[in-house]
Amino acid sequence: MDHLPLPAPVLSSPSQHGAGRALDAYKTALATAASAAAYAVMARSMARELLPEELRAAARWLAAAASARFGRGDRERHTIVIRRQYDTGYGENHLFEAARAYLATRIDPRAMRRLCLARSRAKEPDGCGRWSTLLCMEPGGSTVDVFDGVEFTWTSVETGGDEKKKGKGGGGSPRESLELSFDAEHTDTALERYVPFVMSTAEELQMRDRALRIFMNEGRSWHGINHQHPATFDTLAMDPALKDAVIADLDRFLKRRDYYRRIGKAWKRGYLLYGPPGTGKSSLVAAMANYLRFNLYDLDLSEVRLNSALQKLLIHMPNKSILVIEDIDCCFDAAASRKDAKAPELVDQLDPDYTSDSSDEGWQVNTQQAKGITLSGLLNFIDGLWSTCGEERIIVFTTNYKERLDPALLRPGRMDMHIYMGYCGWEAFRTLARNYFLVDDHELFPEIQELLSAVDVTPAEVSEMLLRSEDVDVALWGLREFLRERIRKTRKETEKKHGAEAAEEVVAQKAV
Ligand SMILES: Nc1ncnc2c1ncn2[C@@H]1O[C@H](COP(=O)(O)OP(=O)(O)OP(=O)(O)O)[C@@H](O)[C@H]1O
Repeated sequence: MDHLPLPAPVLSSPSQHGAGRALDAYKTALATAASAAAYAVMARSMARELLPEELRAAARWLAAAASARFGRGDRERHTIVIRRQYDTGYGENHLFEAARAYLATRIDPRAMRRLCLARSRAKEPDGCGRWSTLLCMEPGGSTVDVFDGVEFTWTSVETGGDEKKKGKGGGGSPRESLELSFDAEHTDTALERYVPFVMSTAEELQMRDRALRIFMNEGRSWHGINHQHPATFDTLAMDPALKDAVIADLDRFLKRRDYYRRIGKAWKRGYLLYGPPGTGKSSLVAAMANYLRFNLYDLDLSEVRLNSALQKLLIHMPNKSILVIEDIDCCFDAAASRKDAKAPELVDQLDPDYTSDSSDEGWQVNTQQAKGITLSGLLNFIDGLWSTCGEERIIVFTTNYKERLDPALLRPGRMDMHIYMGYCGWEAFRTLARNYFLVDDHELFPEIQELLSAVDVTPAEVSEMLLRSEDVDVALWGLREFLRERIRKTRKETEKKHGAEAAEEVVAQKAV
């Protein structure tokens, strides 16, 4: 250990004596301070080697707590403790998991020398489990989060724990908790705004990370499988303005919980997607599910025999989900013909409480006769009963023939947004070219743009042509030939049709 050299004794006058004494005292103090610093360095390195990490963590936590308590002058501090397990020791406290998930987004790994990586299994609303990895604070670690200008200090704490009792049912494991402390004057902000904010952020994170599932109806229950449809709004080829409008509509819907409550309407939104086959209606539904992180419930009405079964299926759909009924124009024709055949058996299984809505009489099939599934029954559930037992749900109907739909479905207020998925235009083609070849320009683009404006081809057809080769030149050349051929064919058919009409006209005139 180095010491400062001690001053050599000197002879001096009385006045010099005073100044000399002061100088001596200064040098002694300097030497003492230097020794103390050196001892501290030595003590720290000895502690690092001799003390177990747990003790050092506890010391760090005490230091953090002391600085939080005393470093703020006289301001009173309040603390909320969120234990990992309830006092009974049974069952996890979900608040702890939520707070930990939230803090994982707030921790700055560069600012913390020790962090721990935890793997947790979260149970999803549909009962499935999912593993996820989280960055967490070590016991003793602490971080500050600022919300609306107020500082909230989170500290990770571990107490108790007895090695001897571990694994013997004696509660030998240490107890983990998170402590949230703040100035007493901000207690209302903490309880009424900050804690709910933490919880809703954690819920959003869980929604974002969860594996999506698609459920199909079998009898009166839903059966789900993982939904890994790659369609997103980025990959979807459609008119850019319409795409932006759909995204904006979904965003607005998500933010409007309070608004829906205030106006007394159920928090749900209906979309009717219509257009020729292969224009991306199913892809849009998948993109919506991926965007919202909502599970899909694909309802096959031909599998549902009674309104009571439909009711049960709809009631068992959780919040934050999308109900899809494809080809809605065909559903009720099929149901009607099936009901006609099955009417005698069905009468015995009727739901005595169900009464159908007579307002949609013109279109609905004869429910008194068969009492199977009806459009009005479906709309009744969706608008009435279903709305009251859940929220934040999306309903999507798709059809290739909007003109065949019952007016009850098209009535204002029923489906909030009607979205036309049309033939492949220039902007939609550019999206596909970007998806498939990562190109924004090509020498064939001007010609393809011209050809696309002269013919109706679906995005599915264009996708199919682009998939044929991994070489962009070959694929675009093939698409150009395909479009030219389609134009030739269309012209021929038109000429043939005009020729036939002209011939009919000549025959008609002759007859006159
Ligand atoms: N607008 C689009 N954007 C991107 N890909 C599309 C689009 N439309 C169709 N496709 C491609 O064509 C395939 C079939 O499209 P999709 O099933 O979404 O069409 P659809 O309109 O739902 O057809 P249908 O009415 O027959 O159910 C998709 O898997 C996708 O590869």
